[in-house]
Amino acid sequence: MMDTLHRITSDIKPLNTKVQAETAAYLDTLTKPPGSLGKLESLAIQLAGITGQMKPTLAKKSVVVMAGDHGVCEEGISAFPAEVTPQMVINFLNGGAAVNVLARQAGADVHCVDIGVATELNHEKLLSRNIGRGTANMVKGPAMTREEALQSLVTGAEVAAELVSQGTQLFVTGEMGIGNTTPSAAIFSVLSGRQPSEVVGRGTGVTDERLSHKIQVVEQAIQVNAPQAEDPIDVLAKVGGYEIGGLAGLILGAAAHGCPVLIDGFISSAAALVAKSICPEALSYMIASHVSHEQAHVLLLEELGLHPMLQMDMRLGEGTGGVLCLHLVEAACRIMSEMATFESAGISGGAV
Ligand SMILES: O=C(O)c1ccc[n+]([C@@H]2O[C@H](COP(=O)([O-])O)[C@@H](O)[C@H]2O)c1
Ligand SMILES: Cc1cc2nc[nH]c2cc1C
Repeated sequence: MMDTLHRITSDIKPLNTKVQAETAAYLDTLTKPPGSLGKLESLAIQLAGITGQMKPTLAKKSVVVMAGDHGVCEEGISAFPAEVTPQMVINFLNGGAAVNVLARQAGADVHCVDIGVATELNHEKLLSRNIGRGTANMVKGPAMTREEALQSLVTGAEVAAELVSQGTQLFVTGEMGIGNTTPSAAIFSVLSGRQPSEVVGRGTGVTDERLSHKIQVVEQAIQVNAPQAEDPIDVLAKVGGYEIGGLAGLILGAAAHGCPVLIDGFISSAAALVAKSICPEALSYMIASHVSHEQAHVLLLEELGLHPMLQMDMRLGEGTGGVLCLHLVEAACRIMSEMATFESAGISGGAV
């Protein structure tokens, strides 16, 4: 399993700096003051570096919603019961969730993966890749075995490869898992050295009282398991979750295939931090979409060194913030392929 992961990460190449430089120069020939399209310009340059094309099209976009359950829900750390995870999976498959609506609007496909849901689910559209029926309660011991954590990473990368073989050119990370802001905070705490009290937030909307309890749960999980910060797979296994590993693997797999990945909210960003810790080069393929309302998401993006495009006070997950940013990715591509140059439009260039 470790060999498979090494094979995936060894396929992640640095971005094409030659095409990036050509793109930056071309952007300055377009009919606008240099740099005036701000983050759309840096996005166009990043997309060029990733795809090796100055004018990529990125027509086929896939949102991958990884679903998993969490044993730590026994501790009362969410505002919702764990049964909502499988119920929402059915909702995704029937096209009724927020991410389905936003994906239809943006022309993206939604793929839902059961990577660790506690109940057995059968649906023709479900990608059934279940590794375990929910994680173990991390305050009592490791959430997953090291083998399961590795399996979640490899499974995510395999899903990316499958979708690339079906034509996907751009990925959006999405997840569903009642309780998953707790392991996400634990991962962030261990990998950044920040205190649990700084990185735990309200998730689906816990009360003040439950928030203090949630902080204690994260402290306890870290104390009981002693995850090793320099070993991201150990951290993922001990205080993570199946869908978080699946998303980290999806990100690595996308990068290995030269595809950009839009990172959604807090949980997706915790997965991105795991991916970056396993392979720092993977970061070049990540695009931060929005900063979610989850209190510590700002800090997590800072830790990643990513700058989000939107601040919409959203805290839903599912990939919703990432999907909204597909419109901006499309905008950056169209700027490159459709704008007139100073020369073609006969406009005087250069500052006076
Ligand atoms: O994306 C985010 O930033 C985000 C912030 C808070 C909650 N969520 C979603 O809500 C669920 C986790 O919240 P909780 O309170 O059960 O840990 C999970 O299904 C996530 O998709 C997502
Ligand atoms: C209804 C509901 C939908 C969600 N989607 C992602 N997380 C969620 C949590 C809940 C509770």
